[in-house]
Amino acid sequence: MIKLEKVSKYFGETAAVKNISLNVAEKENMVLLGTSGCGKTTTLKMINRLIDKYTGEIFVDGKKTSQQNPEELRRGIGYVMQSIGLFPHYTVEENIAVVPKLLKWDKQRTAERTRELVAKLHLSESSLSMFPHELSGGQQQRVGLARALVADPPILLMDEPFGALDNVTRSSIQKEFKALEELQRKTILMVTHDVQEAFELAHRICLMDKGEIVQTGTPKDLLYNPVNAFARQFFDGQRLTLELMVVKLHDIWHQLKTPAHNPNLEEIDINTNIWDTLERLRLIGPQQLAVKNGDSVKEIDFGSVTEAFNKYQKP
Ligand SMILES: Nc1ncnc2c1ncn2[C@@H]1O[C@H](COP(=O)(O)OP(=O)(O)OP(=O)(O)O)[C@@H](O)[C@H]1O
Repeated sequence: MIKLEKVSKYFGETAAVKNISLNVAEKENMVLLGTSGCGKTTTLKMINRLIDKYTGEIFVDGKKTSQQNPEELRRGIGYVMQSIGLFPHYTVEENIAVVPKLLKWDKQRTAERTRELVAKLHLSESSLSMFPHELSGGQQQRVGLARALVADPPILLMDEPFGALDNVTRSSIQKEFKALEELQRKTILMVTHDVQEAFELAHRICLMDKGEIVQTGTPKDLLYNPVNAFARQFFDGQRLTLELMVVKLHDIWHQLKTPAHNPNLEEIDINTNIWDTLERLRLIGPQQLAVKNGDSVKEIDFGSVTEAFNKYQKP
């Protein structure tokens, strides 16, 4: 869906991006991750031609972007900016309606779509007549997302979309974002420097350093099969948390004991990661949960999951 072929971008003498090649598949959520100044934003902005004059070739949906009219190209690509970028003198409703206006939608169509998005993104209808400065950071972020989604573009580019938020708001918006059906059918390329956010949201991560791609792979690939010392050290500070996020119950199935089955237990999906499993077990107190693998059922509690995870890590 998005393809970069040997793309480089120089600002004067500074090489912002050096010879990168990348493929983002349809409906994939790829995260560009890396240290500050490694070229993530430049990469994103070259795709919708907010940055031009690079070498190499970029394709969107099989077509060279360099041969397309930038305005037309951007109609198919929603863009959520790093600093939210709402127009301060426009109301929320007017901010969301910017693209529909360009597309010459009639008032009713714009109003219906705006109301649909406001409901999906948990904004109140009363916020539509407010100005951005009257909203909290989290609400502004939702408006930014509504504005990018309004014309239902198949591609979404997001630059640090949750960057301005405190940890609690950030984590709840990330969860909502992941669950939003409308986003699951989009191809998303997202920039972040937050490792946990990347692991929470990405199908694949593209790790960058000094304008170059170091490694592209699933979160699990990057954690367990780093290609070099940079890739390994990048995750060192948060390794345990990240391992709890990428290892799932089905990975530790063989390490779990098999006690007798209690038919009244609540069930947990075998594809749940260890982090979420422990969180759920913590919330339900001393009770157990049932996990099914085909016809087999095992009962798990906090202790047995921790023990099985440790055995999986150090067989
Ligand atoms: N318009 C510009 N003019 C000159 N240099 C630029 C310009 N935009 C970016 N750069 C330089 O290109 C390099 C890559 O910048 P870029 O913003 O892409 O990095 P980034 O990984 O997104 O960083 P951050 O995480 O801090 O936002 C940096 O050295 C930056 O200083």
